[in-house]
Amino acid sequence: MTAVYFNADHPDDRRRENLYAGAIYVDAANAATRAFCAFARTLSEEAFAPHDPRDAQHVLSVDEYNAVLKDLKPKFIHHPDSKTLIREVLAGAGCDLDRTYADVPRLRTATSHGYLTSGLAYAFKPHRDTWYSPPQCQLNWWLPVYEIEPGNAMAFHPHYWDRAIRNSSAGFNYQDWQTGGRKAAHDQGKKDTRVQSEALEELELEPALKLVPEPGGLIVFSAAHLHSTVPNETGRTRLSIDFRTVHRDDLEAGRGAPNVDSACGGTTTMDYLRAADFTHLPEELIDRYAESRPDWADAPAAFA
Ligand SMILES: O=C(O)CCC(=O)C(=O)O
Ligand SMILES: [Fe+2]
Repeated sequence: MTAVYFNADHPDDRRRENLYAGAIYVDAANAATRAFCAFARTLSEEAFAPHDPRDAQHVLSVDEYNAVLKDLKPKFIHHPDSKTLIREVLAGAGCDLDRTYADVPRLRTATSHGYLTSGLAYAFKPHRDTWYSPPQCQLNWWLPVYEIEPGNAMAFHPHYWDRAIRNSSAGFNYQDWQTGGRKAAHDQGKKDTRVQSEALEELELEPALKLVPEPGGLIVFSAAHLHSTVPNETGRTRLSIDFRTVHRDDLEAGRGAPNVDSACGGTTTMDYLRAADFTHLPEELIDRYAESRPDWADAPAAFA
């Protein structure tokens, strides 16, 4: 059973506890999330000008479109305002800024009718983010930049919350992935042979839960939830922001969602920055997750 809480005024401790049990939180837009969307709109509209970012796919060639994304995406991710906008969103959601750490935000462009389904506009197949080396307490925050509809939203497949899926996460290591990626980029023309985490069995994707918040409305969910990009046939590109958080108390205590099937190596813990001052987690804590993988120690051998 998956509980979906709307505009719940829960203290963060209670919210995280519910999220680790599979609940999903949906919040109305507020001043902070609207500011974040306005920022994403400004950058996107500048980048695609004179076209509307939602319709540019109908006028630009795939190469032209990719050239725009190649600049726009890193600009959004690494813009100094992005970090402070995340801080405001977390403050607005009642998070303790001294104990909450966030990674950099992504700007997703889910194009329509398979215009772009790989590379910079990857349509995410059903996955758990926990197949990609985060701690089990990672939470995902997701907000649409413009209006969306079920046909260009994100889908949850909550019946897999406590159901193991045969997957290739045992071959995935975040550190190797990063090193391998840099190497592939360096050795131009060389094929990228990195192992991607994915399901190795056919999945039952229905019933799927498609949440449709207003622009700037927030969806918060555990990284352990199976979710996917809805194949977009609406005729318009969906733009959305997502970022991830961890709470230091939960990292220290080893709390988080149950691990039903992830067996990946490495850790993403060095990527999160404290919302209050953008400092990293203590090295000792990062090492603990890099070396001992406490959350994954009992990952089912069947998935190795
Ligand atoms: O935006 C999407 O369709 C997928 C996003 C996603 O996988 C995530 O935020 O973890
Ligand atoms: Fe994801």
